[in-house]
Amino acid sequence: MPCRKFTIRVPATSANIGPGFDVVGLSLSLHCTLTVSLLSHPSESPHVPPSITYSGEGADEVPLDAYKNLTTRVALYVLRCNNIRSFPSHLKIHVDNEIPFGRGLGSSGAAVIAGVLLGNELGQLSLSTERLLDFALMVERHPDNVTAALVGGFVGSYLKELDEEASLAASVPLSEVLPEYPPDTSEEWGLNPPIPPTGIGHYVRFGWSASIKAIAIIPRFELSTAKAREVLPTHYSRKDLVFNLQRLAVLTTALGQSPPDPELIYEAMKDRVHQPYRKALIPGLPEVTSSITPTTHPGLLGICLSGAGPTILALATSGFEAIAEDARKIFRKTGVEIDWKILEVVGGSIVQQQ
Ligand SMILES: Nc1ncnc2c1ncn2[C@@H]1O[C@H](COP(=O)(O)OP(=O)(O)OP(=O)(O)O)[C@@H](O)[C@H]1O
Ligand SMILES: N[C@@H](CCO)C(=O)O
Repeated sequence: MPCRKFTIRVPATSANIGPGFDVVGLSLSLHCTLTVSLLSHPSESPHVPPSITYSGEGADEVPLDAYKNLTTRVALYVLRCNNIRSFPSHLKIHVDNEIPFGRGLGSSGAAVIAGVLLGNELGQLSLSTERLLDFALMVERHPDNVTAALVGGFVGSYLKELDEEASLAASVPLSEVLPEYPPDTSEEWGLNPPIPPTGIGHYVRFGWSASIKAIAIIPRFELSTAKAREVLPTHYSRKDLVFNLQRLAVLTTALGQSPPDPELIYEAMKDRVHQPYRKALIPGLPEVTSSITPTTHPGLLGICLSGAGPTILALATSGFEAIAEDARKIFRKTGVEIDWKILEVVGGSIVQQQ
């Protein structure tokens, strides 16, 4: 049977990099890869619902029902916003995922970007990068992970101030963007999904020194982003905001310089907006970030919480194993076991026809 086949490959991301809370993201060399096939079939044949298979990280917990799975729900949202009411018949998707769930490595951002790209391909919509980002931002409301996952590299982004009508459209509850669809997939659902306003997210890619690698120190427990955001205050002192702004301004250029300056970067990766509040959820966090320094560990540039945690991200040019193994010892004292990986900064998402 003739068949259209394509793959979608989306990288992991680390958000914040210390002071850039909800602002900066870095794409890393772990991927979520979708292999999609669409069998041709006679138009009069009955609708065959999508089938999903899954391997790798999260395989034992991810829903395989296309109306419950985050990636396919996002794809359906994109399709429905473009007047395509349901998945095509005879759709098969295999997901192979290297990005651990709920660890601060952007698994949900990658799943959302994969969904947006899947919807774009299935509907042959040819959406621009900016429009793809609009759809992603209707689901994941902070731009750091999704922007870096889509465009790749070390990226800074902001959400545009929208006019009143567009702000309302962009702030509809997630339950309306990704409603729980009825199990009967043949049904024509009445409600139209909220269409994203145009130009919600804007970004710029910073330089990145090729000598810098990222060590992901990954505790063996999950922490949902939602839970790690609940502990954050709604107001900050001017002192703490200025502390972060000063460091972020320096960091975005310092990580692109060759050779990178450890003294400058170590201080520039400190944060007072999210990490201090998250330490109660991540035993060992303050000890790891304060006792592993460029003086104690030559090659280290800086160390921070990756995204909402619990992963710790160390940026370094050498001495990777000593950094990771010493972090392991500190975590072990708190009863937490870790795994670690040396990751490269990679390009963004790729869709390839086969
Ligand atoms: N490949 C995937 N397919 C379907 N759902 C996924 C996939 N990856 C992640 N998810 C969903 O996203 C949840 C994790 O999202 P969460 O935002 O809590 O953490 P994270 O994205 O890994 O971390 P962070 O946002 O801090 O980088 C998972 O529990 C799962 O429900
Ligand atoms: N900026 C986000 C990243 C997690 O997705 C946070 O720290 O909550």
